[in-house]
This record gives sequence, C-alpha cells and structure tokens, in this order.
Amino acid sequence: MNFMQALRTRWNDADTLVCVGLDPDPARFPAAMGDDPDAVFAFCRAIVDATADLACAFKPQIAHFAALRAEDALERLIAHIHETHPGVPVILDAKRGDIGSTAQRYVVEAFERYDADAVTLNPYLGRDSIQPFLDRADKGVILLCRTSNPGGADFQNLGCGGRPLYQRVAETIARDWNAHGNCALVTGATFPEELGQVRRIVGDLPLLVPGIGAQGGDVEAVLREGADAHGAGLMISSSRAILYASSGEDFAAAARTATQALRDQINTCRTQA
Ligand SMILES: O=c1ccn([C@@H]2O[C@H](COP(=O)(O)O)[C@@H](O)[C@H]2O)c(=O)[nH]1
Repeated sequence: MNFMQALRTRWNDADTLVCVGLDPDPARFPAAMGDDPDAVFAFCRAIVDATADLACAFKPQIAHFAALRAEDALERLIAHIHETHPGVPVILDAKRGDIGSTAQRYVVEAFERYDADAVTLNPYLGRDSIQPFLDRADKGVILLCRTSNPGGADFQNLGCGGRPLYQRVAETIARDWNAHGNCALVTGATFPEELGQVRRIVGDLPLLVPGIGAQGGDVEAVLREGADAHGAGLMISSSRAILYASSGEDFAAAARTATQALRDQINTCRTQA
C-alpha cells in the first residue's frame, strides 16, 4: 500500500485525522527516565504504543533526534512503528530541499535509511529539487505552503503575479507536480483563512496541518476551512500538547487521553460541518 492509500485507510477505518508529532525533548521527560541511556527511544516508543490506534500518521521531526545524536533511535523507532503498528504511515518531518544531486541523497535518507512513508520538503528551490521525490509514486511528498509560524507571512504572503506566493505554490503543486497523486501541502492551523484559500485552490489534495495545541490553533476553524469535500483531507498534527500532557510516570496514558480528546473534538466538528 502506498502512502496515500495508507493515509486514506486510516482516515476511513480508524476514523481519525490526528497526526501524532514526535519531538522528543529529554528536559521534559519524566524524572524516572533520567537514568535510561536509551531514553529518547523508550519515551517515543511508549507514546507510539499508547496512541497508534488513534493516529492517522506519526510525524517524527528529524532535528529533535539529530540534535541529540539520536538518529539511531529514530531509525529504530520507525522500524518499531512499521513492525508493531503496520498501516499507520510515518511522515519524516525534515523540510529538505536542495539541488538535484543532493536531493537524490535526501531521497535515500528519507526512504532507505529511515524507511519513512512520506517526507516534508521545502519547494523554494523549484521543481528539479523535488523531482527525485515526486518520482517515488509510492511515497508521500509533503510541501511547505503556508507555515504555522508568525514569520511565515514574511515571504509566503508576498504578492506574486497578483496573488500571494503561498497560493501560487499551492496552485503549481496541485496542477503540475502531482502527476503521481503523491503530493500534499503543509498549511498551518494558526492561519485558518489562508488554510481555506489553499483548500479552495487544491480541491481534495491532503493537507498536513501543524499548529494545534501548543501553538494555539483553533480546531473548529481548521475543520471549517480545511476539510475536503468528504469531511476529511487533513492530517492535523500535534506534538508537545500530546507528548508532554503529563511530566509524571503516567505520561503515556496522559498522551493517549490528549490524543483521544483531540480526535473526538475533530470528529465532533466534522459531524457539525
Ligand atoms: O509550518 C509548520 C511546519 C512544521 N511544523 C512542525 O510541526 C510540529 C509542531 O509542534 P507542536 O508542538 O504541535 O507545536 C513541530 O515539529 C514543527 O517543526 C510546524 O510547527 N509548523
């Protein structure tokens, strides 16, 4: 099953649009894990095992592992997800983008080294920087469009041929880059009006939506503006609000409760839409 098929299966069969973000920060781990030399893996595995049935995808952020010299933990974590929770796709949040020869190596990094099902990419270097990823019809190619951070508007909202640049990005990717049907876009929950603009441009293209939880995005506005014609089409991502729902030894149970609450809130909004 390719990434898009796996994602749609999770949306339909597990009835969830929640993407669980994996951004390990040892300073926020429970004190009891302090002595564990493999704490990054142990913490993330516990979160994964507690939330897998509630997730449409997992999204490990590569910098949170690399900064800790924990790339090996990330490899083992993704292998654990595939083995223990088959069918839940893994999005490697790496935001890569470079000239073609280097892009080829990033393809190997994402899909061979880490065995991810999809990867986030920065489209700013243009089509040739993304082509090696687009050629992998089995994998998801998730491109930054309108990011969730306050400074996202600095360039993304600049006028470009009479429209904001992020709308040009959405239009070009949906129209010209998606020949294999493997593209999706990153559009932040913190700017719901722009999210709605993107949805109107791209039809049913899937959207990865960070910014719920710690960044304060509004779930109801995300569903109103971002849902596709089938009331789905979204990977609504939350990391810190799930991972650090408790700083105690009950962290995994608390993460499950937070994920379930988010899924239920989303599904309530879907039925009201
Ligand atoms: O526009 C973007 C693109 C990516 N992210 C990433 O998502 C998570 C958000 O974490 P929270 O704790 O849920 O705020 C993080 O890994 C970012 O690198 C984003 O926030 N915005």
